[in-house]
Amino acid sequence: MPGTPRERSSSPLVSPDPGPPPSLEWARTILDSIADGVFTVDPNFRITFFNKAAERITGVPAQDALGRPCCEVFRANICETACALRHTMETGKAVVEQAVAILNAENREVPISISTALLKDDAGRTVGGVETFRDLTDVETLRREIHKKYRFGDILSKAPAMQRLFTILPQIAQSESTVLIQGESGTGKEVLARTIHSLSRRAKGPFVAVNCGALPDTLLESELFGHVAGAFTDAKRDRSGRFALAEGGTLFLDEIGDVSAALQVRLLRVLEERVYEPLGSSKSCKANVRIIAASNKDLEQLVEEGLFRKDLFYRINVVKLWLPPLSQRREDIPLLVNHFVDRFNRLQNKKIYGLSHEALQIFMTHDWPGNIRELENAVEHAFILCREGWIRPEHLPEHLQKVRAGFEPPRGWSLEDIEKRAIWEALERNQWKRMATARELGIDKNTLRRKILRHGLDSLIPPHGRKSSPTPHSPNPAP
Ligand SMILES: Nc1ncnc2c1ncn2[C@@H]1O[C@H](COP(=O)(O)OP(=O)(O)OP(=O)(O)O)[C@@H](O)[C@H]1O
Repeated sequence: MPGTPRERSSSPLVSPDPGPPPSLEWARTILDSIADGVFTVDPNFRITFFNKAAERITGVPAQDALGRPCCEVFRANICETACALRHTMETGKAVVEQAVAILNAENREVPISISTALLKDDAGRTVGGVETFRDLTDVETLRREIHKKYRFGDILSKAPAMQRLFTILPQIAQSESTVLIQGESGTGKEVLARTIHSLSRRAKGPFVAVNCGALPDTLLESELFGHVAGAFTDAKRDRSGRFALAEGGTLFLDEIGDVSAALQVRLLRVLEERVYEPLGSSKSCKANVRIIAASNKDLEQLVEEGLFRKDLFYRINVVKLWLPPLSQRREDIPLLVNHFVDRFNRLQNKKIYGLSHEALQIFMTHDWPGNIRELENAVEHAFILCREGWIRPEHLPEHLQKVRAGFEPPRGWSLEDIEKRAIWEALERNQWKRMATARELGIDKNTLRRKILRHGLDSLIPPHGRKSSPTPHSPNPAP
């Protein structure tokens, strides 16, 4: 209970003289002392107040900002199309911590997070709006630093298996050894091959890729080794093959498991003797190329089944690298999504913020049989349907929208994992209100509290409601 003025004045912490009642000047001093930018607008969006932090973040002095339309001062990516203050003034709904970018006085882009509210007079009439904004430059710089740690050339990953790969890649690249990359389709075998080439002593030479699975045998042979005029009916003139085009560089033989038995013999000879003959020619050509082969099939298995030559397998299996499927490195999903969102924003001159909470949940749940290529395509698809703001489930390809219908725990999840996931989802649905969540789950509040602690979900409680809640990609990273 607040004390009477007399009682209060006896406290050593409170001035005996409470002074004049709070005035506009007080409010101004308080607002100028905080680190977040604050400004207010009248109903015509003209700035009526601009605190010191707003001056610092925008680089615009208050005297220049006052009286001007806020869009002129901030030049944010959302000003024209999705003004948050306009949304608040029209709907009465506050916007909380929305990430946007503004241009400061030096025309440099500054990432900020904004929150808005209505301003009303004593009679309850709307007289304008207030926006607070936080400079995210340091947060962004940090985010980039972290990203750098998780990037190797064009390969992004924070998965431990990939991080280990990053540490040995420079040595592998520097050696001249033949490399075999195994991994499901779309896991990044070609990106990895390109990265090895760009780190190698052959980096200035060409990188030539051939998809051995895409061509019939005879065509592939001529594609690889070239031909001389008259070698076959359509061979009107001499034509160089990919081995010749890759001279001094790297030849990437994708889907090598699909090569016919006859061609396997020819490849073995090039690998052993470093010479080959173009089709129809008896003249040998030297092959100064480094071979990187890749396969989404298990070559060892093919050898066992007699479908792939053992001697060729040993020739190409000097250094074997394996790329795990995306379903085994789910921690990479948000990283890859951000990467592709940034890329498509740049390419298409858009300002999509990223995946909404619900869309990210779908991404974290889906099994991604097409791996990173499928994920990239899903983001590209969303860019067609999403004009601005956040990518929502309805912007995703149809097969992903169905993921929403029900959560199927990935293989290998324990009952504990599933319970953690179920509790987290219920908390999300109920905006982290424990009473409502406990009711939905049919358990009492104390049981819920204990389970939250046991599963470590307390560390995910968002500071200001559900908006900023981090999404655990799986309550327990997928085994
Ligand atoms: N770790 C990664 N970081 C960023 N982008 C990646 C990564 N891995 C793959 N990609 C992207 O995913 C797409 C597919 O990669 P890539 O073609 O290298 O896969 P692949 O395993 O060679 O596929 P396939 O077996 O079907 O030939 C490419 O656009 C590539 O840029």
